[in-house]
Amino acid sequence: MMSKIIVRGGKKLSGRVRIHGAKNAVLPIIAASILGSEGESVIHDAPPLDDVNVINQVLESLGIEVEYKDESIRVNAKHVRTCEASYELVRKMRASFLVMGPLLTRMGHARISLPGGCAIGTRPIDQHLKGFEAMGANIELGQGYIEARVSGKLKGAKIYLDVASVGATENIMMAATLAEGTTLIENAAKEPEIVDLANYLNAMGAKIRGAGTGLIRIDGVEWLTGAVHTVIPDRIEAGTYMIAAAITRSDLFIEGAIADHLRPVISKMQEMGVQINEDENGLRVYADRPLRAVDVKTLPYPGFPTDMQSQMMALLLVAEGTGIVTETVFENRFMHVEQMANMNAQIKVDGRTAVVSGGNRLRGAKVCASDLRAGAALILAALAAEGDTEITGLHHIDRGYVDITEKLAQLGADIQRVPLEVIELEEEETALPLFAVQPSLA
Ligand SMILES: CC(=O)N[C@H]1[C@@H](OP(=O)(O)OP(=O)(O)OC[C@H]2O[C@@H](n3ccc(=O)[nH]c3=O)[C@H](O)[C@@H]2O)O[C@H](CO)[C@@H](O)[C@@H]1O
Ligand SMILES: C=C(OP(=O)(O)O)C(=O)O
Repeated sequence: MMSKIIVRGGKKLSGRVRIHGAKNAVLPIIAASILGSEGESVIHDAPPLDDVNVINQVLESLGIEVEYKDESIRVNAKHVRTCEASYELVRKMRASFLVMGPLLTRMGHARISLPGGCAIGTRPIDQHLKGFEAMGANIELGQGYIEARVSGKLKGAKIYLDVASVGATENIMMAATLAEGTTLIENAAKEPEIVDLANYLNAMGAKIRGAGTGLIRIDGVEWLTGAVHTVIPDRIEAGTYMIAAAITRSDLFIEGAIADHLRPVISKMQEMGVQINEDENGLRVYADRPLRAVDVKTLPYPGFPTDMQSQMMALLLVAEGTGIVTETVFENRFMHVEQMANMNAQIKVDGRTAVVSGGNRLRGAKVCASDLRAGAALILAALAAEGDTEITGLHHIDRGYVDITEKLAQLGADIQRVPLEVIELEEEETALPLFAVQPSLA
């Protein structure tokens, strides 16, 4: 049912919040489970999110058995019935494209709907395709689908990525596991989710070294089997709750957060005056003094994550002074700015840079989430605002946050989720762009 979140700002939070498994790790891991032609995979700590349901449906549409219960997914990929992922499913989530590498290398063929761009940018897939081609695949484009074929096996190759793309690194790494010979990925992305995927693939029998560095080496093997794996905690969910603590001047324990995955977020928040204690079970985050503005530039890992940019901007709104936020990863990831302005925020955007003036009293307003992290940032701003904020566009937030309303309410926030009224339903339908605007290759 379509609904909205209502937040009455100004409440202090306290207590512990449990961080779920990482969305951006579990999605490629589920795609990789296609590679297990013998035995079953069991993937633990799979967060109950809309995106996880979508990728599970993609696997089921390929004829693979998937059972999802109590945050564990059991996959039996012995039989693959078809190598085609439909527009209906890929349209719902770009990450569905990650099934291309596994299908191509195991079955020699994959036909996947072109993933569109989305609100945050055009998001081409040229680097994925460049990798498959270098391994000997023939790629054809037609009727909104990308079809890749190889006669015999893929061949190991040296692939230099023009941009350190997370998705391209994952897709190529998966394809290379069953290729003949050795693949080297140069300028590979180094995100923790890539290391998690490599650990799972190695547990399946793959031979991958160097994941987490800019040079990944994959020695192809004959076949892979299912494996048991536990997904890493979600560093972006953790970072979002860290900001919830700071923005409300509260004291929270973020259970399960891995400090090493959050270095840039921890450093920037400390620079602002937020206190952070590292513990082996998580992070204690508290803010007991005025916060200072800082400048933030998003970069591939280990730089500051683009997926935390909008939440950090929310925090800058309550700091003293002016902070400059530069978004270098996606070309259009400032959609939250206009919505924040409705809440009395002062932000000026010029291209990839936003100048954020802190110290203005935030006021509750009706706002709409344009994408996942924009939605999270609006909830955070609402926690610190005077009066009521109503947030719509919740399907974006549901892609990536498990029970965010319940978790925040349990920490003491005045927040609830209620059904949309008829008139609001009509407004929501004509509001902001949803997804899959323009398919693009380059
Ligand atoms: C499911 C998942 O894990 N999503 C994450 C993943 O997305 P995703 O894997 O899509 O992001 P990429 O790292 O591929 O994209 C980074 C940049 O590279 C560009 N690019 C990418 C591929 C390509 O073939 N050509 C190209 O030019 C993109 O347009 C973008 O500007 O990493 C992003 C960057 O950390 C995160 O924001 C997303 O949350
Ligand atoms: C942009 C994100 O996800 P996706 O790549 O799935 O759109 C995100 O997790 O913030």
